[in-house]
Formats: sequence, structure tokens, C-alpha cells
Amino acid sequence: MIKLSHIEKTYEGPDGPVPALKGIDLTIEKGEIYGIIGLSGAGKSTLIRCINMLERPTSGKVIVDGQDLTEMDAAQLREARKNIGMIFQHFNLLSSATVYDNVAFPLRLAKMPEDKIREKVEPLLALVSLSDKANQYPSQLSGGQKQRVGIARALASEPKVLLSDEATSALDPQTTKAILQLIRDINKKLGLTVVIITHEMQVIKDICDKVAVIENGVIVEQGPVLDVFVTPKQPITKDFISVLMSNELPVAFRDAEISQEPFEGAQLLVRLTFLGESADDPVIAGLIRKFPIEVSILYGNLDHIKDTPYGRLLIGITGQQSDIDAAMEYLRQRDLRIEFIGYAEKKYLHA
Ligand SMILES: Nc1ncnc2c1ncn2[C@@H]1O[C@H](COP(=O)(O)OP(=O)(O)OP(=O)(O)O)[C@@H](O)[C@H]1O
Repeated sequence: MIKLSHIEKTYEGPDGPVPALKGIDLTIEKGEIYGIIGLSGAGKSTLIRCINMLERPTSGKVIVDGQDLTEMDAAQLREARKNIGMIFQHFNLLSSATVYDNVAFPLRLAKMPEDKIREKVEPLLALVSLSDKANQYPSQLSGGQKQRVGIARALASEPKVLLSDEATSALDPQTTKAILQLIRDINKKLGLTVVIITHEMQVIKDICDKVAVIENGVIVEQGPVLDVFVTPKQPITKDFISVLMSNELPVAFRDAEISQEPFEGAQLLVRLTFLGESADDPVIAGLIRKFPIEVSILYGNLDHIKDTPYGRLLIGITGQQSDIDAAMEYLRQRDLRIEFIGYAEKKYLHA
């Protein structure tokens, strides 16, 4: 649905050229929710604004729904942009217009007759649960309600693509969840392709199918959210994920020396990550049944990545080294991710 090829964007700043995007290649399939995450200044806004040509790339191609936007004149571009709705961090509503008129705005620009406009706007207001606010002004609405107006307005021209530029950054966590849920519902109901830029991994985890990590104008890592979460490769990706999935050991181990080699009286610390179906595999029961070892559960939690459940478990294994090695081999053959942490003194076992 969206294909960016070798996108470069260099701004002319007061102190000389600022290279914001340095050769971006990105393919987003129809119906996907695609997240782009990066730190401030990484180039996220520039990138998403290149998708609808609010920002014209210095070089490269932007193909949306089979059309090359970089080749279009102003009139063609205006037409093509009807296919691409956008929502913003600060909502960008007209303060002197009612909720109804804000949503009707792009349709009036397109010179649609008023009765047709009503036929479109009313269901959109129902979709975003704002039918009862049609005659209110933005100043009378909460942040979440304003963003709902933004979403209804973005959908008015029946776009195939919805771009979200930090749309939940100004909202509290609960309102963020509600808006993300609405975006998910719209994605499902209308089959819309959604591109979201954010600096919050939580947003990616809650609704995205795929993610690209952008750093200094370059995509340094990309792929299905599940894969990137379970096996992040780049330090920046690991940093983003560590905010949500701490790799720290429980407090009881804070002073423990962790050795990579076994020693007398040690327990082996292993972190297990279960994803989707594998969450149902009775791995711990199997371990205890098959091997003469002791297994202590030191920490565990359960969460979701979009709709996929995942669990993390920190276990301590004690026993004969040969049995521990066999148990590790058994774990490696299961459908789960194993992180070997090291050996710690057993005194921490029941701390
Ligand atoms: N109009 C402009 N003129 C000059 N430089 C710009 C302009 N817009 C952005 N930049 C620069 O381009 C780089 C990328 O900016 P961009 O806004 O795309 O990053 P971002 O990842 O969206 O950051 P943030 O999360 O802070 O909005 C930054 O170095 C920024 O200073």
C-alpha cells in the first residue's frame, strides 16, 4: 500500500544543511498498523509527512496505493491526498467551528452538497462516539474527545491510509488506551492501513503489527512487533523495550555475584519468554518431572503484544551439573526464548 524508496530529506537550516532522512526504504502492506519509533529529532515527523507530501523529499520515491506522489503536480496531489487521512498530536481543529463543522470541513472543501455531507458526518460522529457533541466547540471538549474529532475528520474523505503523528502524546494513559482502541477498531472495520509515529514503545506494543526503529534519519531495525520485542538487535531498540520489559533481576539478587561458570552450591538463573501458543506449554512441570532438579520461580509476569499473550519467568535451577545441562537442552527444544543469566549462590534462592 505504501512504498518509500531511498527517501532523503535535507532541510536548509540557518547553520547549513540538516540531513533529516538519509535513505529510507520502507514497505507497508494494506491493512497493516505500522509503527515508527524513534527519539526526538530522529526524523519521525519528517518521515510521516513525506508519506502525504506535506514535506517533499529531497530525493526518492513515495508510492501510495500504486501512485507515485513525487511525480504529481499540485492538482493531482490534492486528489491523491484524499486517500490519506492524518491526525496530529495537537489535534489541529478549527476552534471557531463546531464538532460537526470540523468533520464536515474537508467535505465542504471538496464542494460536496450539504445533504450528502450530513449523510457522511453523522455516521462518523457515531463511529467515534461523539454524536451528542455535534454542536459543541473544541474548547468544550477533553483531549480525548478532540482527538476523536480529529479522527472523524481524517476519515471524512474515506481514505485508505491513516497517518498518526504522535496522536496520543498529549493524552493521559487511560485516554491513550481508548484512542488506540478506536484506531484498532477502525483499522479492522474499514480495513484501513495505519502508520503511527511515536516515541513510546507502549503504543507500538498495544496496536502495531510491524515496527521500524529510526535513529538519526536511518531505519536501524524493522520487522513484526513480536520478533522485535523478543529479539531486539540494536542498542536503541533494546533501550525502548527495556522501559516495558525490565531485564533487571529481583531485588534479592541486587548484591549477588553472577558467574558465567558453575560453582559449588550455585543455582542457574534462566529467563524464559513464552509467546502465544507456547504460553500453554507446561514447561516447568515437564522440567521437574523429567529431571532430578529443583526449580524455583523467582519472578513472573504476563502481558500482551497486540493480541498475542506473552509471559516471562525467571527461574533458578539447582541440582547436579549434568542434570542442569540436560534440563537446559530440554528447554532449548521448547518453543520459547531462553536467556542464560548465570550462576548465583543458592542463598539467594529463598531471599
Ligand atoms: N523545517 C525544518 N528546518 C530545519 N530543520 C528541520 C526542520 N524540521 C525538522 N528539522 C530537523 O530535522 C531533524 C528531524 O526532525 P523531525 O521533526 O522529523 O524529528 P522527530 O523524530 O519527529 O522529532 P520529535 O519527536 O522531537 O518531533 C531534526 O534534526 C530537526 O531539527
